[in-house]
Parts: sequence; C-alpha cells; structure tokens
Amino acid sequence: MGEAPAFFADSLLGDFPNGVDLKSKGHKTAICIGSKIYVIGGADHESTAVIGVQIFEKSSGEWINPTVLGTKPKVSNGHSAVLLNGDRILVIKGNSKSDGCFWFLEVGTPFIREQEKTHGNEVVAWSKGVLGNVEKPIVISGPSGVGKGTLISELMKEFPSMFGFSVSHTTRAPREKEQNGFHYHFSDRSVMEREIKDGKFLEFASVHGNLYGTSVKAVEVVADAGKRCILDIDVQGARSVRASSLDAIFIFISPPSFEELEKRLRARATETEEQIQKRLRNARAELEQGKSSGLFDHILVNDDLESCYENLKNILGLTEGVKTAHKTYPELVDLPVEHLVSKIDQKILINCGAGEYQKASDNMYVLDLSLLKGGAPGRTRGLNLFVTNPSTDRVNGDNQLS
Ligand SMILES: Nc1nc2c(ncn2[C@@H]2O[C@H](COP(=O)(O)OP(=O)(O)O)[C@@H](O)[C@H]2O)c(=O)[nH]1
Ligand SMILES: Nc1ncnc2c1ncn2[C@@H]1O[C@H](COP(=O)(O)OP(=O)(O)O)[C@@H](O)[C@H]1O
Repeated sequence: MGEAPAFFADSLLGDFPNGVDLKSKGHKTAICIGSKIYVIGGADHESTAVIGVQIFEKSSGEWINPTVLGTKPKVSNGHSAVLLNGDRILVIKGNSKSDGCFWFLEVGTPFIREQEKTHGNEVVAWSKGVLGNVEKPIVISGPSGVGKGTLISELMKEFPSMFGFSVSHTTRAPREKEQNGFHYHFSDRSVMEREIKDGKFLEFASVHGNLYGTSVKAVEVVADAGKRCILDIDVQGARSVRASSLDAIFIFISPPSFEELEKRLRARATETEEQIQKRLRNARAELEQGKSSGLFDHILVNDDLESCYENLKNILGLTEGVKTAHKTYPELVDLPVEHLVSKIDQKILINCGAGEYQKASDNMYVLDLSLLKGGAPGRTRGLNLFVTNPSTDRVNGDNQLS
C-alpha cells in the first residue's frame, strides 16, 4: 500500500462516468475503471523526473503503488487522460511536440495480466505512441549457418534508411569480428538475468547453451528512428514475440539440405567442433518446429543466395525502385498545456483553442486510433494525427479527416 498522493481523495470516492474521465488538479488526472481509480501525474515514487501512477482501490479505501513497466514519460506541467477500451489510458502531455506527447498507460491488457502473474502485484505499463505508418517489424529465424545474418546484412546494405537491426543481448562470447553494441550486446549472465526479471526484455531464450534476448529498448531504438525493425531470433523467441504485442511478420529460413547446412557452418569457421555439433543437433529440432508449427508466415529456402534474397524482398514488398521507407512522416505540431479532449469512437478530438487568447476554432486536432498496433512493452504504433477545421469538418465514426 502506498502513501496517498496530494490529490482530492474525497472526490475519488464518488462515481466517474465511463469513457472520457478528466479530473485534473495539481497536474494529476484520475481515471476510474471498475473499483479502481488510476491517478496519473505528480512524482513517481522512485523518480521525480517521470510521471507517477498510483491506484486508489475504492472498496478498501487503500492506495496502491503498482509495479510500473516500460519507458516512463517525463513529467510535464499538464496532461489529459482518456480511457480506451477499458484496458488502457491515453495520456496526452501538454507543452510538447506531437512526436512525444502521446503515451499509453496499459492497465488491463493481456500483457499486463501476464505480468501480474509474474510480479504478484498490480502492474501498469507505459508505451510511447508513435505517429505515422511504420510497417510491421520482421522476425527472421532459422538454424545456425542457414544464412540469416547474410540475408539481413544484404537488406540493410541495400535499404539503409528503411531497416534497423534489433541488437540482441547474449551471454555467448564475441566472435573475432563481432563488435559489442553492433552485432550483440555481450552481457554477463547474472546481469542479463536481473534485467529479464526487471521486465526489460521483450523475449529471451536459452539457445545452444547461452542466453539470448531482445530488450524492449533494442526494438524502441529502431522504431524511434522511424525504421522498420528486423529481429534475428531463434524459434522459441519467435514464439514469444508471436504471443507479445509486437505485431510482426515471421519468416523462417530453411537450408536446401542438412548436408549443405553443415557445410556452411564449417566453412564459416567461427565455432569449435563441439559448438558445431551442438548447433547441428539443435538445427534438426528447429527445422522440424519451423516447418510444422504454423508459427511462420513465410518459409524461404536459402539455396541460391541471390534468388533467396529476391524472394525475401518480394515478401517485404520491395519491388524494383523502392529504396526509401514507406513511412509517412507526420508534420510536427505543438500541443499546449491547455487543451480539451473528447472521444468519438476511435477518434480523439483535441481542442487547443481552450487558452485565454485563443478562439475555440483554433487548432483542433483529431487523433485517429483505428489503426493502433503494438503496445507495451514496446511502442504503440499507427497513430494518425490530422488538423481539422471545426467549422467545415464533421467528425463522426465514418468521417475521414485528412
Ligand atoms: N530468442 C532469441 N534468439 C536469438 C536472439 N539473438 C540471436 N538469437 C538466435 O540465437 C541463435 C544463435 O545465434 P548466434 O550465436 O549469433 O549464431 P548463428 O545463428 O550461427 O549466427 C540464432 O538462432 C539466433 O537467431 C535473441 O535476442 N533472442
Ligand atoms: N545461399 C548461400 N549459399 C552458400 N553459402 C551461403 C549462403 N547463404 C549464406 N552462406 C554462407 O553460410 C555461412 C553462414 O551464413 P550466416 O549468414 O552466418 O548464417 P546464420 O546467420 O543463419 O547463422 C556464411 O559463411 C555465409 O557466407
């Protein structure tokens, strides 16, 4: 149980309407979901630099400090909050640019329910909202030596502005030409295990006797650069990602034959004989799982490298002439502290004409959430922000505002 924040606790005992809940005082907002009231704002109990979250349990009258996962938004001098679908809260920070003002606090999503089982405590998770249409991340799996790394580096070389590699953590020793922070984050097992426990990993697995994992940050760094993320992970990791909120495309790379796989692995000459034997043993199981599980959207046979690479590009929609990201870069706008929000279906109306010197018709924005993807522990993608003129545009569920 936590100490009550400086909030008007009496009013929290009353009932809140569903949908948009806005009660702000001292830069805090309160959103009621069932018997719980989520109070967002003020200082976090661990750091004064980020927005805090506390939960008021109406039935017992107790304050709870939940476990807060994800990247926390920095404090601002005002925000608004809107309840979405009963399981997440959209927080709009005032006084910030539109690429950093939309945040989602997940309170009852499947990810949260899963985390609560592990933590044995109330869990909430922040996820930053990303504007624009960045395409789905790509998960590439396949046995050791099949050519995953070769295909990925071809893709990154040909389309440098489009793709970004998710740099995994591993406890295995670096190979001769591998650089820390570029090929992998080479880590101590104890450090990595602690970070996994702290919820810093999207997925992890024990592969060939070492621990490998994708940190939430590894994927966020790529999303923040406006690039499409590529993950090179094993089949167990792919399964975990499939169960996560990262809405990805799953591609399995298969060798033309087991003999050819062994030949490539030996020719690469990066492993000891013992390691090669272990990787070949595991390859049989991976091939079995990769081909039969239904986990993968596409299976590519890497026989001739050039034609396999062409097939990979076709799957990713990279036809002749496409060299840059499909991303539509949204124009940046400034959101003032004083703004009013309302919700109509999947659209959030943000009226920035609420200030003393502004007319109600100034700066009305519509945030369209109908294409939302992803979520905690990564980014929430697919947000679209439109400027609208309230005197001419009609806003309803069917209206396209662009
Ligand atoms: N689950 C998971 N697997 C990973 C991750 N990073 C790499 N792997 C997988 O670990 C396996 C071993 O990788 P590595 O030691 O680099 O050897 P390689 O497969 O021969 O290139 C490969 O199947 C990789 O796809 C990760 O972050 N998570
Ligand atoms: N289609 C191919 N034909 C022949 N050799 C290949 C082919 N694709 C990759 N290779 C070679 O096989 C070895 C293993 O490839 P690599 O990309 O390191 O595999 P992985 O990342 O899946 O472990 C490398 O020496 C690479 O140059």
